[in-house]
Amino acid sequence: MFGVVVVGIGIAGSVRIRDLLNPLPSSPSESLKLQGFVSRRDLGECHGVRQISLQEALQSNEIDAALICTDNQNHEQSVRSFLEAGKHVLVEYPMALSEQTAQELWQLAEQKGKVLHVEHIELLTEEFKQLKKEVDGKELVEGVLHFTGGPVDEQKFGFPSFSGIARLTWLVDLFGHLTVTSARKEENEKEKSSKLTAHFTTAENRPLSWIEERAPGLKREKKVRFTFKSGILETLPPAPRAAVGPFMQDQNLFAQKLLGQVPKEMLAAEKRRILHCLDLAEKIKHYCQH
Ligand SMILES: NC(=O)C1=CN([C@@H]2O[C@H](COP(=O)(O)OP(=O)(O)OC[C@H]3O[C@@H](n4cnc5c(N)ncnc54)[C@H](OP(=O)(O)O)[C@@H]3O)[C@@H](O)[C@H]2O)C=CC1
Ligand SMILES: C=CC1=C(C)/C(=C/c2[nH]c(/C=C3N=C(/C=C4\NC(=O)C(C)=C4C=C)C(C)=C\3CCC(=O)O)c(CCC(=O)O)c2C)NC1=O
Repeated sequence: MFGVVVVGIGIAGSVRIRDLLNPLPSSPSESLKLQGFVSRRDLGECHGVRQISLQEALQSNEIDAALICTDNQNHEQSVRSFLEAGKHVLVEYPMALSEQTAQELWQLAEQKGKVLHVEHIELLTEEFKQLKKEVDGKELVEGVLHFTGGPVDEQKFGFPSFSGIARLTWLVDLFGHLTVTSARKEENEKEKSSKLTAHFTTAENRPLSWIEERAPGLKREKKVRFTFKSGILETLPPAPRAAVGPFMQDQNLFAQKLLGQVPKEMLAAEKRRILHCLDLAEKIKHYCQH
């Protein structure tokens, strides 16, 4: 059994508590035992689970792992504190707001001999699994991924190439190693709207673009237009309802890592992908600022 604590009770943190209280029978998650949660606010309890102080969470012998569900700006500090205290860590994406920090955190985890797992539920949805099947084996000519959504606070969630890392991760998982060729960000502070446009080339030198557009009232949505040698894909393929939600799938994967059931090669491939995406996010930010 691994005692766990949830840190940060927003949308993600609440879902984590719900899922930890309801593990699927005979799934790896059954080896996780929720011992409490930490919040910077005074919440008392949540779903019947008690709030504990950060100090107690770091020091308790009953807590083996922390699930960091705070705003992105806070990830580095929280991940560092729990690793230093000798706890395993699950952190919601993006793991950090710079590639350098991510490297340091991984080094720390290795030094401490602890699992550092980064949630990437965007790869676990039925929507993505169908898209991946559709793209598999096709030769790309050019492509665009266009995301829209409501405004996010950049102070708390970081530059849009980091808060939108899920879109980068889609492109990298579908098309492999990318190179940023240019990027720009348009912004209207008064209207709380922003639009990031980034251009890439694939290893085969094919052009790809990513647009991350946010404004009040914009629906959370992803649109694709991928041109392949064999034809054009203009809509996301229909996806069946998932039997198990993406956060629960991710929780099972974390538990499998704690149990030592995930092959080294898979861990190394994940780490390479995560660092490559953060490196791209950093380069995009640099292009936009210079
Ligand atoms: N929502 C989702 O579907 C997904 C989220 N993520 C990631 O999870 C992390 C958290 O995102 P999400 O939960 O959506 O963000 P929220 O804005 O809902 O919560 C972020 C943090 O803000 C604090 N907070 C929450 N509600 C309030 C409030 N009413 N007043 C003041 N503070 C509040 C909480 O910290 P505290 O309890 O310490 O006050 C919470 O951890 C991010 O890294 C995000 O990228 C990743 C995949 C999916
Ligand atoms: C309803 C309001 C709603 C909010 C405020 C919301 C926030 C939200 N959803 C996210 C991703 C995500 N959110 C979900 C799924 C959900 N997340 C949920 O809160 C719910 C109810 C689902 C439904 C199953 C998924 C699968 C991702 C991964 C990225 C993606 O595929 O879009 C993220 C991480 C950053 C990002 O990738 O943009 C945030 C902050 N999602 C929402 O749906």
